[in-house]
Amino acid sequence: MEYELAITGRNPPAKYVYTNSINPSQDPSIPLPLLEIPVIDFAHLVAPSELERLRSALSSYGYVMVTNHGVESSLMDRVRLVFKQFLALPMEERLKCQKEADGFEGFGSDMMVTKDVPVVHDFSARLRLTTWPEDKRQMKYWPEQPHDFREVLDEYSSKLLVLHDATLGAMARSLSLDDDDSAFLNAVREGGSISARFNFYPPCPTPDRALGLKPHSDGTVITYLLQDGEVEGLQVLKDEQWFRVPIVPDALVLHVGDHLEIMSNGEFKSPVHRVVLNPERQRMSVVIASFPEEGIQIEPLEGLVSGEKPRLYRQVKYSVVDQVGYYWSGTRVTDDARI
Ligand SMILES: O=C(O)CCC(=O)C(=O)O
Ligand SMILES: [Fe+2]
Repeated sequence: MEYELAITGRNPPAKYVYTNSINPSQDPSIPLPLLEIPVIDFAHLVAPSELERLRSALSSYGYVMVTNHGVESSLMDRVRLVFKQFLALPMEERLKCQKEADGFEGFGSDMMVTKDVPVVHDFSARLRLTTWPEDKRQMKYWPEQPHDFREVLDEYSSKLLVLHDATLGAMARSLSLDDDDSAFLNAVREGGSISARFNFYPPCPTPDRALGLKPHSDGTVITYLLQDGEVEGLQVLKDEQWFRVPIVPDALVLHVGDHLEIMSNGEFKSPVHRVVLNPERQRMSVVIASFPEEGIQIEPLEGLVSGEKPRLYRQVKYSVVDQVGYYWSGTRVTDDARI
């Protein structure tokens, strides 16, 4: 695969290269500021004050660091380890999980949908796997090596499923949705799915001319990010300025997805973020994200629309292919849906 060339320290091929520096207004010798990211203690989310902190963070920025989330740090380490071991396998072993050109699952670069528009590609590769519901798993893409990969992912994703449902409940409570904790859950649960994205970013000798992931918001409901324990790279846009997201090894970064922004009638914001590359070191991250059912209509929950809070978004049909299109063209479903 092409990105493997980069591991040898070569410059990325032309299709990955931005002609302008990715930070034109920024002196590259001055590092970007570190983000002060609100920390939410999940064990205390029953307390009204912690719920209010959650609501306030998601309304202003759309992301929080979650601690006490119920996933042991040893399991998080094992998730990072099995992916590192997978990446270190001989190419022919990794190719067994290779994504088909027009498919979504498996290992490789993302599917391309806007063939006519010249776009710069992301200098990264991903292993995408649907983890829930179990009958949607496509086991042929699940690595058989390392031998415990499947077991570790299964364990991690079931823990995240519990956290996901609890988070949607807490989010509904934080908006006083008529004391109905399951309002968000009911809107997406049936037919919805959860998938894992194992992201790999090679080192890049010209980090001001290539990106691991271009600026985007997530076309998800909720995204949980397990970051690399050592190498930074994630940045978020806040008040039109890029900030570095700090590494907190045992915490998970939670992002509001575009569909949750729509369902919350804009109460929660889906943040724009990107991944920059490191000149010497490779980086990885593991994302667990939830998605609505293909074809369902997403719209603001009734309980969040009122005389004082008019409806901000029209109904939009969820489609994976549309989401990929938004990503490549640098647009967002939230902009399309805005009234
Ligand atoms: O690698 C990261 O830290 C972020 C990954 C990300 O934004 C994504 O997978 O959508
Ligand atoms: Fe993302």
